[in-house]
Amino acid sequence: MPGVPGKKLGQKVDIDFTLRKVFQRDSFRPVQREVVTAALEGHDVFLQAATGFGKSLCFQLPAVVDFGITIVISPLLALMNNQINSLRAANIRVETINSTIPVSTKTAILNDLKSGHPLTRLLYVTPEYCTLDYFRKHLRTVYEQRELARIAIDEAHCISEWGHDFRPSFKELKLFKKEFPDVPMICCTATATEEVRDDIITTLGLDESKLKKFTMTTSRPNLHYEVRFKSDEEDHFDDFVLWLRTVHKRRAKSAARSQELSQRNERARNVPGIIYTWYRKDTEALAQRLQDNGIGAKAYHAGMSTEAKDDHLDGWVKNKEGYDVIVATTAFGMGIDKENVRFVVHWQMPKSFEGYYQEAGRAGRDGKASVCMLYYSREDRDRAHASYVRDAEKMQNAKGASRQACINRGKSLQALITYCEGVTTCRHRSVAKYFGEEAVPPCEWACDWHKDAKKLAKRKDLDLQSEEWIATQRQMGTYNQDEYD
Ligand SMILES: Nc1ncnc2c1ncn2[C@@H]1O[C@H](COP(=O)(O)OP(=O)(O)OP(=O)(O)O)[C@@H](O)[C@H]1O
Repeated sequence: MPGVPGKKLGQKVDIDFTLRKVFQRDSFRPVQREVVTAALEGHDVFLQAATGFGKSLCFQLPAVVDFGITIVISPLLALMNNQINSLRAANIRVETINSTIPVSTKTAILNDLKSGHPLTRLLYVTPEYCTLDYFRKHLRTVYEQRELARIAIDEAHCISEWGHDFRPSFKELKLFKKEFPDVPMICCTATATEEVRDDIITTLGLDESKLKKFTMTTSRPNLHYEVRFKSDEEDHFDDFVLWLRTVHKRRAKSAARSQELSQRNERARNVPGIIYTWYRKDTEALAQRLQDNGIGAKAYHAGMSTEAKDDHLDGWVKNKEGYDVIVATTAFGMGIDKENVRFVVHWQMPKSFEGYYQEAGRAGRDGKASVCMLYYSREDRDRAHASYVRDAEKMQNAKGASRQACINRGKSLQALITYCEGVTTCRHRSVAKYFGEEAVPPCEWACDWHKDAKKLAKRKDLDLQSEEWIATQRQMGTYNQDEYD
């Protein structure tokens, strides 16, 4: 009978040994062990956990200790490449087939796949590739040879039109349970509301009664959330530089701290961070302006040459002098796993609540205190809304799911506006509430509201343009409503 690799159930594998020896980690983070065990026992698994939780390990480790091959489906080459590089550094046999792979390499990988004893432990592919007839034929062969160990879906929220990053091709992944019903699946995401979770499970055809569901808090207590109010009439550059200089001084004041930083190849007077802007041109102008003010900053956007992008990314990852702050469009960050990012600043508000959570979540992956600062103005709010309306108009004739995805993006943007305008509750609580969590997450002065609620309300009154002023300017067409980059 075809099916999943024969051993597994009942066979003892030392996952702690593999964690230490292959993945070079001392211990599992809370719940990782349970997820890995459930996967190894052959269950379908749904894992929702905060950004930086370590979700990839939950399918990578089983892939290493188990027989057979794990197919990993990921939406972006950047995401795949980052995981592939770290797996290869750990001497794990991992491959990818995508548009950048030469035909000869592709053939070699496919030959290995159907060899009866594939050496490849994990194969990374896009959802689009999974739908190709010839790849499915290869998968059937692997399955019939009982070498198809499991299917892992990274960024599983892309399956749902209720999510913020819907990709129609992800819906096609329902083919796996239809064609290979006994091959276990593991789905991972950081951002799913209850609607999204249900939709993923139904679309993939997972059996709820047998599914092991791990829905962890989205809370990241080490992140300090803060909204700073601004208006078109005031340049917030000085506000940011003043903040950064204060952090530099604080770090430099303590000799012990300076020594600790230098041991980690960091410098007290520099703080690694990311600034997100809407426009490509702004990334370069802002990076230059920061440099002119003595702050090591580099731009990063999709229109730059590969050499410049590689140089800026490499310098930043290695904490090189002059490369402390990356000023980027949202294209930057997917798949980048730098542990010591001490701040993420949104120069303008992001496009969606989930986008904000994911981008802010690139800070503090080492668990240390980090700042997530969002500059919000009502003019930007109107621009973001106008951009959404333009998109919605384009989608008017689109089919069901894509249209629904667009409507949901509008809701998500509205939720983010409410978050930014909100001055009466904890930011961590607002984030948790958005993702449908009932428990109140911990926040020990890790948000602007907890730090000083009165001051926050006052800043809002002082620094935001009034709705009356905004309405008048909008009618007069005073401020432009450019598109996003
Ligand atoms: N048990 C562990 N001990 C120490 N570090 C770990 C452990 N598990 C994972 N990590 C590290 O945590 C970091 C984040 O892991 P990973 O990229 O899988 O996060 P994620 O949950 O997918 O987050 P995101 O949704 O933001 O992409 C990586 O550097 C990974 O090596």
